[in-house]
Amino acid sequence: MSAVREETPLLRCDGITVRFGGVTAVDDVSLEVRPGEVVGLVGPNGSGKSTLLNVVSGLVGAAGSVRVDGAEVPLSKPGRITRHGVFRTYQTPQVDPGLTCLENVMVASRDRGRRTTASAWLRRRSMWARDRERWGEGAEALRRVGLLDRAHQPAAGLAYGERRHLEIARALMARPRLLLMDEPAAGLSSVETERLVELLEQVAELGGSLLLVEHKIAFLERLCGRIVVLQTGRRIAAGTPAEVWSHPEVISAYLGEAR
Ligand SMILES: Nc1ncnc2c1ncn2[C@@H]1O[C@H](COP(=O)(O)OP(=O)(O)OP(=O)(O)O)[C@@H](O)[C@H]1O
Repeated sequence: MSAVREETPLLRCDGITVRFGGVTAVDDVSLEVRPGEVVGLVGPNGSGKSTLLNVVSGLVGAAGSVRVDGAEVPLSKPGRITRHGVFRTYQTPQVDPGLTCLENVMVASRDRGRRTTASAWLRRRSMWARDRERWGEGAEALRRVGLLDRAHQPAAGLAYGERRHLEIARALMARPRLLLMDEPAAGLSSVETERLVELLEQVAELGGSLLLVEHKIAFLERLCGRIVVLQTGRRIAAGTPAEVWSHPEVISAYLGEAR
């Protein structure tokens, strides 16, 4: 790999600004996530974290630019960034309660082959083999998150924490290069949070990068090599956990919140 390639961030946001009427939710924020990196995005309530994730995933329009591997991704195009292997989870786990756990995971299965009716007919044997392989991958993703024994049960029967784990199984199935997660540990018990840490470590070991919005600082410190801090839409600090927590503006932002 060349030196230039190593320096190209996987995700790069430059000068992102979002205004909702008179409120500047995100104010000229830049950040990057390098390949294999786990980055935390923190800040007091209303500091613009979710809005920034919404910009990256195309749900909210903004000024500025978003690039993946140096290529500009059009803003305000929901889902467009998934073509670059960037996936998103939400504060409330998004699973389809009417589908089984395995079906929920298979929704994320990407068949990268191009098909026409004629080519499908000619290649049907290899397609069946590929389909079997994909269902096997789905079962493996469920095994990783501890839900294999629930594979054929409707997701409606899962508890909140299990839905979060199912969502991660689906993300694993999509083989994300970068996973954007909005408060993944919110509402989880300490045991479920521990399981989540292990799962996200697996995502990172498989080569995936993570950008995590989270209020649980101990959770972030377990996973993140770097943390970016926002306050009232502005980026006020970035660095290792030790660097940001000793930063005067960060201390004052959090003390202000506690008062
Ligand atoms: N759709 C919207 N319309 C108007 N204002 C909005 C909208 N979405 C967010 N805001 C405002 O933008 C600011 C940033 O909100 P955002 O939800 O991004 O913050 P956050 O850091 O994710 O907060 P929290 O930690 O509480 O989830 C807040 O002042 C919020 O009220």
